[in-house]
Amino acid sequence: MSQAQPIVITGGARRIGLALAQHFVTCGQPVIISYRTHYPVIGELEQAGVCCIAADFSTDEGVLNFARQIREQNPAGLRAIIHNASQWIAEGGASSDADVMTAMLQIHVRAPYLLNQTLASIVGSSETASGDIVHFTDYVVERGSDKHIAYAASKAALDNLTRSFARKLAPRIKVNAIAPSLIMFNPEDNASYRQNALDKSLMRIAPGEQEIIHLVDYLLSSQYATGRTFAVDGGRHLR
Ligand SMILES: NC(=O)C1=CN([C@@H]2O[C@H](COP(=O)(O)OP(=O)(O)OC[C@H]3O[C@@H](n4cnc5c(N)ncnc54)[C@H](OP(=O)(O)O)[C@@H]3O)[C@@H](O)[C@H]2O)C=CC1
Ligand SMILES: Nc1nc2c(c(=O)[nH]1)N=C([C@H](O)[C@@H](O)CO)CN2
Repeated sequence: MSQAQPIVITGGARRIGLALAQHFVTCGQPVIISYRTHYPVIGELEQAGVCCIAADFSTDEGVLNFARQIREQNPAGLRAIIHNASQWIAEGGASSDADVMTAMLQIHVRAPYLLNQTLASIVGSSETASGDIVHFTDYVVERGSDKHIAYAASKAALDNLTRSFARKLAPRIKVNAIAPSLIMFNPEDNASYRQNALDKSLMRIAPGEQEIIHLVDYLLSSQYATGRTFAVDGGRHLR
């Protein structure tokens, strides 16, 4: 029996990307992840058969080098690409506004764009809906953000790439976006931040990675959904 085509998850060594990688491994689905920081979990993933490729997408060279390795190591092609890699940088920190915008456009626009352009030809097969690309955007694409201006704008560009690539790659490949609001906190989030964030949605929870896993499974099982953004935001738009 021919080996199933692997799913590529960018930024797959922590939090949502890691949960997705572990989920697919449990399902017997081959997985390739990119990682930037070599967390201890990388060893466990490799033991479980995950192909872990070091890649820093902060330069086009890093992006294209990752794509080259993917093409060289996977002549039979890919089942899907999940563009999870991201940085959530606010204005007013150590970096200048110009550097924040550059970094946000690099990781959320240039990296997905270049990876899709260089890898789409090996995603899926000749069959309709045999391949998938998933972009992780954000609820703030709808509303903007006064604290993460460049981040929101870059995710809005990624949202638009969803429709462009859906038009270009149909019917062989479906291209969709997932637009989360609060899914999981960061360790440094204090109690007042956490309560304030919970109060922004109708559901008032941080649902965790499983919420995203369920939706990714649906998108990959669909024969029809493409060019759409799927909100996972607890009804935040109705608050
Ligand atoms: N968590 C949440 O509540 C929400 C998440 N989202 C979106 O969901 C996705 C996953 O979120 P989450 O798991 O919290 O993301 P994290 O910010 O925790 O992790 C993102 C991953 O991307 C990697 N990464 C960042 N910059 C680069 C780079 N330049 N090159 C290569 N890899 C890089 C990180 O590597 P490293 O660990 O080495 O830095 C990390 O593994 C993201 O796209 C995010 O924007 C949207 C709304 C809410
Ligand atoms: N790359 C990341 N993007 C985002 C994160 C994160 O931790 N990493 N977190 C959020 C927040 O949860 C926000 O949705 C609610 O405060 C947004 N994006």
